[in-house]
Formats: sequence, structure tokens, C-alpha cells
Amino acid sequence: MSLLETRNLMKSFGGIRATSDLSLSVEPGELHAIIGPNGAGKTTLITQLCGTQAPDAGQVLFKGRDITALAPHKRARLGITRSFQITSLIADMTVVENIALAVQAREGSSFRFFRAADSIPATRAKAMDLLARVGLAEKAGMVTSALSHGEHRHMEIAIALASQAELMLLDEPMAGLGPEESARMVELLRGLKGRHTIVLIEHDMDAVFALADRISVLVYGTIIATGDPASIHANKEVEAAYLGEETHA
Ligand SMILES: Nc1ncnc2c1ncn2[C@@H]1O[C@H](COP(=O)(O)OP(=O)(O)OP(=O)(O)O)[C@@H](O)[C@H]1O
Repeated sequence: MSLLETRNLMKSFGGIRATSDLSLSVEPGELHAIIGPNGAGKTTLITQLCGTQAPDAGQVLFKGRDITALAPHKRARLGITRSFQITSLIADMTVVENIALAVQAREGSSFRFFRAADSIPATRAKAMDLLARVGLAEKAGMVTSALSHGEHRHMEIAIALASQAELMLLDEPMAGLGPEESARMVELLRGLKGRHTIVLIEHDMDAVFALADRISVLVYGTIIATGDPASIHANKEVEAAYLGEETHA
């Protein structure tokens, strides 16, 4: 059974069809990239997967269960986490405090709210483990605002990992990163592959082709092709969709 499935999703804004009869399946453990020209409907799709926007028609299924009408926080509880478009970092807290808060949120220990999250040894230890996984252990004690944009993005991954999500929806993790920071993010995501199911929305084609098990190409709200990187690379319809965009760039 697919971990996530959409069936004939439809979403319009006025006269614009942002999602048009979109059917997609994401298999357990795969890194499935969604690519497409600007305005193709990638973000609109993600919002319907995480529940912040409701489709006009169609269904979203998670492990075979229809979650189309489920609120975002309930989807999060089922194991669906979205990262990046909405930042959840608190700038004047230390790096480890931010991650410890996410660990604490996952463990539902809100009764400890008035105690600093990282003062609880088990929580702090988990937060430190997560920081080590994203390569930020040495920055644990620094104030978050002192870190670079790329490091903030690594922190976002640590927060997504803290939620122990079964399905991570990553919305443009490379946006705004320089070449070196992008390369580090690619390595980090490569390390997560197989252990987590990931839906990756990304404009950086080098990153997409380096990481994806499968790629779905979205054009005018609908998927025109799904396949492994080699088959997408060789697909004439996909090339035509991107050539159109490059001429405008
Ligand atoms: N809230 C909204 N109101 C009106 N139109 C919208 C809204 N959200 C998206 N759209 C339109 O729907 C279409 C798809 O937008 P969406 O942001 O999902 O595309 P995208 O593939 O994520 O684009 P980009 O790559 O530029 O981020 C676009 O034409 C956009 O203008």
C-alpha cells in the first residue's frame, strides 16, 4: 500500500486551476520529488497534503485512510510533517533550546511548559542527538539568530526529525542557499533517505536529480510524468515544459 495517495485532486482560485485532476502515490521509504515550472501548483499541492488548504474535489489518503477532511494538527499527529515555508525557529533562543522545544512538543510534555525545555536531561540529550545528525552539535549553545541561513535550514530538518514524522514534506529546502550550503543540504537529505519517506518540492534540479528515487512533473496543476530520474531526464514532454520556462528566465 502507498504511504500517501491523492486521487483526482482539484483546487481552483477564481478562474485559475491550481490543481487539476491530480493523482499521485508516494511509496514507503522513497524520496519523491515534485518539480514543475513556476506557478505549476507545487505549493498548492503541498498545502492540500498537509491540510492547510482543502481541495474542491478529490481525496488525500494516508496509509489507505481518507484524511481529506482532517485538520493539519491531526495530520501531524498521524506522522505528516511539513517543513520550510513556515519557519518555526525562535531567533533569541539557543540552537539546542529550539530543538529541545520540538522534542518536548513531540513527547506531549506541555505540563513542563514553565521549565526550560533543555533543562530536562533526557530532552536535552535527544536534542543534542538530532543536532549531531544535522551537523550542528558544535553550535548547540549559540543563539539561533547568530547562525547562517543554511544552518537555520539544517535546524528545520532537526525539528522535522524531532517530530518523528513518517512522511516529511520538504518545501524548497535549498531556497536561498549558496552552492556550498546547498551541497551540505543534499548530503543531509541523502543521509535521511530510506529512513524517512520524503516528498521534496525543489527548484534546484541538480539536487532533485541527485536525490530523488522518483520524480513527478507538475504542469498546469496536473502530473505529466512520473518516473526515475533517468526516465524523466529523457522525457520529451518534460523537456518542452522546461524549455518554455527557460526562454522566459
Ligand atoms: N491563494 C491563492 N489565490 C489565488 N491564486 C493562487 C493562490 N495560491 C496559488 N494561486 C495560483 O495558483 C497557481 C499555482 O500556484 P502555486 O504557488 O501552487 O505554484 P508553484 O508551482 O508552487 O509556484 P512556484 O514554483 O513559483 O512557487 C498559480 O497560478 C498561482 O498564482
